[in-house]
Amino acid sequence: MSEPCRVSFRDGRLASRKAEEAVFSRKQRTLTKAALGVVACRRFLASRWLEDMAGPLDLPPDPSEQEFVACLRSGLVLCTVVNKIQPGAVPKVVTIHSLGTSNDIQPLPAYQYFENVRNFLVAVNELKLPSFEASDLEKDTVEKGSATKIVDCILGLKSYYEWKQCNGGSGPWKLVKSPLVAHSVGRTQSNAISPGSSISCRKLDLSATSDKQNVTQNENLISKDVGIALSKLLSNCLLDSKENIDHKLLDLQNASQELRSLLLMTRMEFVTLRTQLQNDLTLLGTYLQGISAAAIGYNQAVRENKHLYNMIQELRGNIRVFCRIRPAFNMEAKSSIDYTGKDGSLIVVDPTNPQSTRKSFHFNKIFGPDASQDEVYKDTQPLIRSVMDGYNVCIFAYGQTGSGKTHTMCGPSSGLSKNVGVNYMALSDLFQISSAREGINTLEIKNCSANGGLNVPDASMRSVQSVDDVLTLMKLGEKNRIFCSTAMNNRSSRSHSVLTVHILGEDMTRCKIRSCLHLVDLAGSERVDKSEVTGDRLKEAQHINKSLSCLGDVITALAQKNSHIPYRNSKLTQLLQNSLGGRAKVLMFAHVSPEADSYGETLSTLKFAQRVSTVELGAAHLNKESSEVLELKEEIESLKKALSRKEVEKPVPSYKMKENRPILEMQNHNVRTPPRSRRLSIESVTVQMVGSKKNPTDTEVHRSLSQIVHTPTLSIRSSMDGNGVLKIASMTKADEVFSKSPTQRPKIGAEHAPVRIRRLSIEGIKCLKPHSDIPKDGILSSVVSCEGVSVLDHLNKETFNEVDCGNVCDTYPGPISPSRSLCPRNVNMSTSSPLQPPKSPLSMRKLDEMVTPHDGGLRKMSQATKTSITNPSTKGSQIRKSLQTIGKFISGSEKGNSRYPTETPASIFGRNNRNNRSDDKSPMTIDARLRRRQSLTPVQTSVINMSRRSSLGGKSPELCK
Ligand SMILES: Nc1ncnc2c1ncn2[C@@H]1O[C@H](COP(=O)(O)OP(=O)(O)OP(=O)(O)O)[C@@H](O)[C@H]1O
Repeated sequence: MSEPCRVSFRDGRLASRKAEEAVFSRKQRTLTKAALGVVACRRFLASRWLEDMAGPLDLPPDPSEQEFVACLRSGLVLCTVVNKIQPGAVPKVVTIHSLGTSNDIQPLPAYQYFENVRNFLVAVNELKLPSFEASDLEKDTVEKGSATKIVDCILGLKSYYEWKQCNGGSGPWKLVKSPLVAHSVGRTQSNAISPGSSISCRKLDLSATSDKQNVTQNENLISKDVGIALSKLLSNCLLDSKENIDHKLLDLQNASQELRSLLLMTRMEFVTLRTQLQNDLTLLGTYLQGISAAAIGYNQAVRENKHLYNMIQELRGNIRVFCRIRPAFNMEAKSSIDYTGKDGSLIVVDPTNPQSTRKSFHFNKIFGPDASQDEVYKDTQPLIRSVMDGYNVCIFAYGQTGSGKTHTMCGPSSGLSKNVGVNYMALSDLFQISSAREGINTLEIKNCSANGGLNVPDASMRSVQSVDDVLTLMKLGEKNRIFCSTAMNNRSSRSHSVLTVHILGEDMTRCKIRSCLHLVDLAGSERVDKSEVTGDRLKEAQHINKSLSCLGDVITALAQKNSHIPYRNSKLTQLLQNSLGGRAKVLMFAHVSPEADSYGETLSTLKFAQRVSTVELGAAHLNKESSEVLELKEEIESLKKALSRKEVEKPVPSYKMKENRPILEMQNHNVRTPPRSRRLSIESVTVQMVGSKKNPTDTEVHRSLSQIVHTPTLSIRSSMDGNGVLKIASMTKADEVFSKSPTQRPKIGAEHAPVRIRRLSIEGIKCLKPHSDIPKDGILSSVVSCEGVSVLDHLNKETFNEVDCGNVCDTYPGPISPSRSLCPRNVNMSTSSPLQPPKSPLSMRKLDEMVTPHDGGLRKMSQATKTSITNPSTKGSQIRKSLQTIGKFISGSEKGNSRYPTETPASIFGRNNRNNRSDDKSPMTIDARLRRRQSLTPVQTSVINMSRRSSLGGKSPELCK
């Protein structure tokens, strides 16, 4: 049992011994590290001091032991230093120069060093300084710590030197060994001692005796010295680093300060910029709002402007003038076109005369020489489209010969291949629209040359289904057109070409659309001296120029708003009458040649075009009517013709021959002038009564009316304003009549009633019933129109409701009373008041008679339609009834004829008014009766005498008064 105890004790001792040894070795390692650090430090001190004493040694700042030893191997440095401290200590120092020639400097052999080193060691020993072995310097491979003795020796020498410096060499000197030396020594010794003897070594150290106190003192001094040096070094290093750090800190601080101030500035700038930006944004927002408001306003203004412009255009009559300049034949020749603006302005100058002034013109559009056919058509297209909406449109090309009219209208040399003209494009457009819109019937086309009368007898109407059909017809038309070569144009058209397209259609509301498009390529005006034509061509040129000159006259008359427009002076103007004088949309292409020698013609073309652009045609008329009205109108037309035939066939009693002379004259004239296909009638009637009497008597009214009703009429418009002015007028030009100022109005009294006749016609019956309220302007109107359509256009339009009524008497409203309705049934016809209007039955009868030509046929008609009809749906039936009456009248005219001589309107008039004394002075004369009869016939001649202005613009000076 004791054996295991013994083993464990032994093991414990072994373990503790191992632990001790581990601690020792650890300490030893620590010490070694520290000692090595101290040795390196001492070497550094030694080398620095040697350099101070002997000059530069070419040693690195932290020399290794080998470098240090190698530097001292020759003993020269050591001898030099010792001689400096103790002059003459080494009397003879072996140098390189002392051993060889200057030219043969070789490194010293090793034995030569020995003498220097030995002499140094002798000197050191004499000074009792720590020494070393000479062999320590000879070893090539220096072990770690082997240079320690050398370092100790040098530091001892340094200490001696410093002592000598301080004390001047007096007093005892004792070497103070640095503890680092002891450590290094101890370590050197300990290397020889085995690890197992460490405890004994420590015991030896600890058992150091007092006899070594002096040595300890010296060591303390050295260590103190080293400490001081080290601390100095460290403090220097620290100071340097501190300074560096301070500098850097300062720099950093400065930089950071700068950065901070920069940041501050940047921030401030940023804040300022942000504020500025916000302000700018707000301002911008305000500006934008302003701009958008302005833009909206501008757009609105532009829209309004456009609308107003269009309105003005519409009111002015939709006449537009485009000017097209042909490309010059000779591009290098001087052009008379100085400037063309996109706004339609054009400046021309005579290139042959530099002194001449520039002439400026303005049109709706200018097409320069480079303008393509498509561009030209693009601006024409809206007009073409409006044909499909029911407007009549006339497009005509005007200009000097060779200026490009045919090119614009038909295309180059009439070929319809590439640069097709307006005609082709317009027709293909019409067909396109036609196929896009359902319900539009086929187009009817008429291509004619203007060698016939107004109706162009040689022209034929053909129905076409496609553009190809049209092309075929156009080619046919072209065949009939004469072209020839003149000095001005190789292919000069010798006649006007008129291509008329009639469009019949029906819209969604089943209203009929009936419009036509005239595409006119006029023959060019030419100066025969220039065109050098002779014979037939000369005659053609004269005819062309004459008809163009007539066109100019018409345009001038229209521009000056003359009452007489000379349409009849040429066939061309007759042909264009409906377009120029009617309510069509008209476009004129004024063509000019840019050549200098055409300047005169260019100028006259432009002047003519300028004049055309000033023409006011009146608003374009939409040719849209309900199918019923159209049918009825056609029926009326045929009845009118039948009636006219009857009238013409009527035998005239011999005793009336003298009285009826004007009829004969008319008939004679009829032989010369064929009856016009248009309706014939007195154009309008206006009776105005002005005076103190606000309520005219029956007689006065009848007398006035009797003057105007010398022709059967169903178109009367009457009104009475607050001044007691009674106005009766047809709808045509009624606005003109009403717009005349009171001073301009012809005044009539009881005896004398001036009459203005404008236009009345028998085409249908329509009556507009006024509102029961009296309009604010005090003018009350009621209307009976014969046009078969609502003709109450803009005058007092809002004051009327549409009702059917064929009773003209209803048109007279009676005295003005705010509470009184103008409805005919309410008219008080009492004759008690001297100026009171006639009672309705009497007045109606009288008027029936007045409008009845001979036998009261129309009276019957009037009676048939007299029944008050307030339901608009019965309008058609009323018109039908009227027509039946007319029919009866026609069929019974023979009977009426027999009564004619005895029952003249005058007698009827007189009979109807025989209770009134003033009736004796009835102005209805035979002449008036004749005139009335004549007006029922389609013959125009005699009407000229009594109509102030024919429907074609004729004016009778007699009736103008
Ligand atoms: N815009 C144009 N571009 C190219 N060539 C053109 C243009 N206008 C006219 N021309 C050419 O000028 C010549 C004369 O043109 P066009 O026959 O159309 O004149 P016109 O006015 O109809 O003459 P006329 O009155 O004698 O018939 C033709 O050769 C035609 O091709």
